[in-house]
Amino acid sequence: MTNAEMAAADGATIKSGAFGGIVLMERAGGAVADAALARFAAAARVHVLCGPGNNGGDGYVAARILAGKGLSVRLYALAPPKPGTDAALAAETWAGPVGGLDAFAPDPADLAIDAVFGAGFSGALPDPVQSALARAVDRRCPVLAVDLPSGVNGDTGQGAGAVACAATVTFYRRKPGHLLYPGRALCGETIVAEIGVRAARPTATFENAPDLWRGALPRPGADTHKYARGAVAVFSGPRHGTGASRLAALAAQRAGAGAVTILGHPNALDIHAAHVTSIMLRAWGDDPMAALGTLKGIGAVVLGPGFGDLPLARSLAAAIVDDKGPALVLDADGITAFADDASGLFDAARVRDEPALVLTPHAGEFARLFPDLAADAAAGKLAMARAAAERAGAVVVLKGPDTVIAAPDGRAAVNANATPALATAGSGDVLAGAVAGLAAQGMPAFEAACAAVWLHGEAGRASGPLAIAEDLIAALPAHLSKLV
Ligand SMILES: NC(=O)C1=CN([C@@H]2O[C@H](COP(=O)(O)OP(=O)(O)OC[C@H]3O[C@@H](n4cnc5c(N)ncnc54)[C@H](OP(=O)(O)O)[C@@H]3O)[C@@H](O)[C@H]2O)[C@@H](O)CC1
Ligand SMILES: Nc1ncnc2c1ncn2[C@@H]1O[C@H](COP(=O)(O)OP(=O)(O)O)[C@@H](O)[C@H]1O
Ligand SMILES: [K+]
Repeated sequence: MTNAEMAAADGATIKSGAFGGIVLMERAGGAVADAALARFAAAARVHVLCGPGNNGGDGYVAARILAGKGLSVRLYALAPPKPGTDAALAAETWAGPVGGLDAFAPDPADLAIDAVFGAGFSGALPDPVQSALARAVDRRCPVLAVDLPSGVNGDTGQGAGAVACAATVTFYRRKPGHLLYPGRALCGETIVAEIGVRAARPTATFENAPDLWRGALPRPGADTHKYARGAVAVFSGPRHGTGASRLAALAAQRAGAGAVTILGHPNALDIHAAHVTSIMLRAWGDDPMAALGTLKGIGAVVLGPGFGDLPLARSLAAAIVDDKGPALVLDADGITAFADDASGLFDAARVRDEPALVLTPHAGEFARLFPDLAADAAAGKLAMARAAAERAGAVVVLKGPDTVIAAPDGRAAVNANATPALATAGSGDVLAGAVAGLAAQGMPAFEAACAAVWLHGEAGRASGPLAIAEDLIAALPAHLSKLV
């Protein structure tokens, strides 16, 4: 849930009359105390750092509970809570002394509970907070964060001055900032505490996991045939640039597509012919688009991996994207081809009710296609991908260690299972092929993209830290077949 979605859920829960905000705060502080006792019961002292808002309120509650359990608790406040707030009520229940943050002097055997800022924080961490957190790091004192490490923005994961915590206790649902970097790396172990919040309405933000798309996975009927199981066309690069398209074609097959064809110049097909067996090859002469037209029942096309010829990529993509044609996965050179002007492509893509264009940029390609969105880095990766998807009428897969998949209707998922093993040449080509393989089998573009990104991540994990792109392809089916 984004901060706004969480605030709405919080407000709806309180408005429903089941219990007031102070009850939620008691439960939240209780969950923090539980986490501290479960993981740091042997701490010599517990230092609780409290901010002026509700995050601080949770800190006062946790401090009171931990002191009641016999721990040695000290509490420091950046500023007192505003009168009349739940946090002020919580602070009244803390009977011990309240020091300033400058009095915080941790030891390695202690625990620090960071309840300075949570969901309500924006901007730059005030100096006294930065220096207190830095002291915890310098003195090797583990930090348990309440909701978020202070300074991390819950919507973007950005957080200048925030420090790495041993663990973070958040409430009801994880926020994008727990999954997007650098926030993800700063949270440590993330514990989600159910505190009785009930969402009023469905939300549009997800962690990418099978629950989100499992129901849309292709399950071929007994009467299927190879074309009904999904036909994919992949445009090849030139003679000395065929590998990327071959990786995409193989990945499309391993994602279950029944018939995969590589389209290319005859020179390039000679090279492919020496490598592939069950993949079909179709030569283009002067007119690659006409060659595509001769293929039967194509459900998805991959254009861009290793393609090389930017003007040709541009004209092919423009010809493929229309009101009824196959899905198009546009990657690599296919994206770069539209760096100067993508408005015509986007206008054509937006005609479809269900998106049929999937863009799979890494950060550099994204900046070429959406320079204005990329320039506003403070908006964060989630907002950037959402805005791009809406503008393009396309599913946007903004790749990286925390890949975001966004649909034009506002849905967006943050992926969390990727490992650095995926940072290997050709890995993106495999992903593009897997998206096309699933889309050709009739999976809607957003679900197909989410599923492919997740399967790609699992394939990376299963293939170990030294995986190469070929290994990822081989590892795809095991994870897919477990889900269907
Ligand atoms: N949602 C839930 O279900 C539940 C939520 N709960 C808890 O509530 C937390 C959210 O509380 P919150 O909204 O009061 O925000 P919080 O993070 O305490 O910060 C706000 C304070 O910080 C200040 N401030 C902000 N930026 C600043 C800056 N740059 N520099 C300096 N000051 C700055 C800001 O000042 P202001 O902007 O108002 O002047 C205000 O005083 C959430 O993380 C969770 O822990 C649980 O109790 C129960 C269930
Ligand atoms: N550090 C990382 N951790 C996890 N996944 C990564 C990391 N770096 C890259 N990836 C993933 O690896 C793939 C690389 O794609 P791309 O940059 O297009 O590479 P290529 O063009 O060589 O195929 C993407 O799916 C991306 O999300
Ligand atoms: K915090």
